[in-house]
Amino acid sequence: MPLQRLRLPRTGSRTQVDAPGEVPADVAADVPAESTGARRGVPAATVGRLPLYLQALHALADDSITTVSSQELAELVHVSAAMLRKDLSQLGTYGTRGVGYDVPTLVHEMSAVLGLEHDWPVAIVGVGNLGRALAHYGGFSSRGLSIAALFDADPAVVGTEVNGHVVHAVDDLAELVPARGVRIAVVATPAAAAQQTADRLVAAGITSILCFAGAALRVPDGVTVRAVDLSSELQILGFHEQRTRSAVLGPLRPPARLTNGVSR
Ligand SMILES: NC(=O)c1ccc[n+]([C@@H]2O[C@H](COP(=O)([O-])OP(=O)(O)OC[C@H]3O[C@@H](n4cnc5c(N)ncnc54)[C@H](O)[C@@H]3O)[C@@H](O)[C@H]2O)c1
Repeated sequence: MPLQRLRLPRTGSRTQVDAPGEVPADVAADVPAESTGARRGVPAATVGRLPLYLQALHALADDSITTVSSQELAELVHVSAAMLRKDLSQLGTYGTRGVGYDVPTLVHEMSAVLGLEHDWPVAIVGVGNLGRALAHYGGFSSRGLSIAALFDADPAVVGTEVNGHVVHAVDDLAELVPARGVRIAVVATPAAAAQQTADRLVAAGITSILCFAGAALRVPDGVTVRAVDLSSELQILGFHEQRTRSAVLGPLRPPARLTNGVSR
């Protein structure tokens, strides 16, 4: 089967500044050794690209492809072959000249570094638009993650069921999180409630937080926070759009105004 048939999302674009999967320097510096795979000597930037490689490798395995060259895999994830080879060498994995890399071995190696050979239970706090969408996402299980508990503060939401999971009162978090062995949580509350939520999660034993609330969380040492600010990401795309248009059309000018204040 030709590799081109595989449909993977583009991870880069001509205007993208960072290498695909790059862990920003500030994040990389904050990621504790254990969660970056640094225990095995794998740099954080490499760890940041492993999920992309893994996605491509799973797609190859699904199509019964057992070997892949660095060039082919690099093209699938839109990185240079040199970067890919360097990343794979960090795992201690070297291809066979003329044959390439063994796909199942790579999947195993990368899954081990990313801790995906475990099943990580995840809690979601804030079961509104975003929390519900995440709870419905079917892709977690193939990535070693499973929804273990949902929490919300709204009595109208507590007790309802989302994708087979009962929404618990946030007051039950202190009991349910340790009881279910949860270490990873998603914060999908309004920004104003995010710090209080993080404090509750940390007190309950959570050591990794993915925050969508657009708030800068303060957490003790040993707790990893990754923030996803969707609005900022879109604003960055808007910036690139504007720059591309300016290069083609010249600088954007504000619309001319008529004397009665109506734009022409
Ligand atoms: N929905 C999106 O596409 C989107 C995009 C960008 C950013 N975000 C951010 O993600 C967060 C969630 O967005 P949303 O659209 O799902 O909001 P939402 O208002 O639909 O849901 C928020 C949920 O959090 C619950 N909540 C409030 N305070 C809480 C607390 N102290 N403890 C537990 N639960 C609490 C609310 O009851 C509600 O169910 C927001 O911070 C938002 O800015 C959302």
